[in-house]
Amino acid sequence: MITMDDIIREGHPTLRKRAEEVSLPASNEEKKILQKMVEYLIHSQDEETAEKYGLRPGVGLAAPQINVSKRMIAVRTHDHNDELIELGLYNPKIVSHSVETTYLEGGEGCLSVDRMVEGEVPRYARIKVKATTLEGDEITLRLKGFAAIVFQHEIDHLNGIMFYDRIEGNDPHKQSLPPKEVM
Ligand SMILES: O=CN(O)C[C@@H](CC1CCCC1)C(=O)N1NCCC[C@H]1C(=O)Nc1ccccn1
Ligand code: NI
Repeated sequence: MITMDDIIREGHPTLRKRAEEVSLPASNEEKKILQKMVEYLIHSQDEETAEKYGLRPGVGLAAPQINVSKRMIAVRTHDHNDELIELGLYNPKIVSHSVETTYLEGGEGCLSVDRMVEGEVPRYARIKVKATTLEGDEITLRLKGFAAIVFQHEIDHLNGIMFYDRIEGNDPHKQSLPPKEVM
């Protein structure tokens, strides 16, 4: 089973790589890994099991977080109709999204980040995601609310993006340059 020992933390280079597409049908090895990722979420959301194995509860997990640089994510949360979403997905892709943005009250955390990082993380309010399920079916998901935020957090991991990169004022593209000589 996956435990916290298998989850790499910020500073590990794999978290900053673009993960590779999974060529489908997935290999048995890839299926096994994705199944274990879903199981991590189930175990981590069961109080007794989480306590027993010291698991931090998670509603999502991306393969790079267990040092597997492949485009695979697991999600276990509820949608806006309170229906359970429990999925292992290959090659998830946001195919369209709202202009409107939203954010998680109180900010976001990450199993790969052992510290609190304050600040709102802007996310699209609604997204349409296409992916292939663990079972091999191509699906299209229309998500909003918390589920939409979870999927965006996970898909960011596949592109080497950490949630705090998106907090205002943390623009990763603006390298701090030495002050210009005053003319
Ligand atoms: O990439 C995947 N990860 O890093 C696991 C993260 C993914 C979520 C962070 C924000 C959106 C997706 C995760 O699940 N957590 N982050 C660390 C704290 C525990 C947990 C969490 O936020 N739980 C939660 C939050 C709100 C309501 C219910 N539960
Ligand atoms: Ni994360």
